Amino acid sequence: MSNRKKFDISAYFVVGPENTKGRPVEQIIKEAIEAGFTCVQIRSKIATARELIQLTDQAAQVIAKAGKSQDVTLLVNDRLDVVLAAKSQGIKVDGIHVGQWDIPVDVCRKYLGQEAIIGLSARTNEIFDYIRTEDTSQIDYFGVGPLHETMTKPDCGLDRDGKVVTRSFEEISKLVKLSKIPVVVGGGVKLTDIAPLAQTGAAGFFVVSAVSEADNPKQAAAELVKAWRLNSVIL
Ligand SMILES: Cc1ncc(COP(=O)(O)OP(=O)(O)O)c(N)n1
Ligand SMILES: Cc1ncsc1CCOP(=O)(O)O
Ligand SMILES: [Mg+2]
Repeated sequence: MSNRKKFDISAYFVVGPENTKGRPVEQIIKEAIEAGFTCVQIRSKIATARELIQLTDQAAQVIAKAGKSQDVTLLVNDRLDVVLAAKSQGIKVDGIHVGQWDIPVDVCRKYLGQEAIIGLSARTNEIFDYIRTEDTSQIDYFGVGPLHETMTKPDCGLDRDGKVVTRSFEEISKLVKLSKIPVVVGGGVKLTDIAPLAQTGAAGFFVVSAVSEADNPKQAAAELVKAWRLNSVIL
């Protein structure tokens, strides 16, 4: 969904070729969206620009074939160049997810336009200051974590001493209350985390390995979606 006022990050799948145990990325994306995932982010630290464009194209086609182009948001991690190239090829990609050390949000907004969805990740402790001091009007959601240490992104939550700082459900609840924009939470999220996470009022959860490394990705995805729907609170 490319409408900034109406997009769904409740069940958010982040994936690249390094996460799928050798299985085709598009197949796993297909299974995740068939199971009810509402947002897909193409994220790879090893793929070339051409490979990322191709993966984005495959994801857009899988979403279209499932009849979900208006319901499932497709984003690319980090790479504004890839999003622009994909769009110039007519691929339906809805926006980008960036971290605070990546291409600045205002530059993404300038090149992608007012309709694009732009997510920003930040460390939870810094985000409290960020919310108080910065203009968040150009950002569509915050990506926050990790909930647990994760092999998928070992640098996630690293503090100055090299220790991984994880986030509590209490901190997330506080952040959700203070934030003017939706908050999606990831990093080590597993099925047992979904109920307490949903109770924080977060807009959604994001996962890589809980789906991409599962023996049965579709079943794992369906269980996560079901748990979220059962437990999420409408604020
Ligand atoms: C939804 C979501 N939240 C956070 C991140 C992490 O982004 P970043 O800190 O830029 O790290 P990399 O993913 O680029 O390694 C994310 N990708 N998605
Ligand atoms: C925290 C984080 N940010 C982007 S990817 C990622 C790791 C999530 O991976 P997993 O769901 O496999 O723990
Ligand atoms: Mg990044």
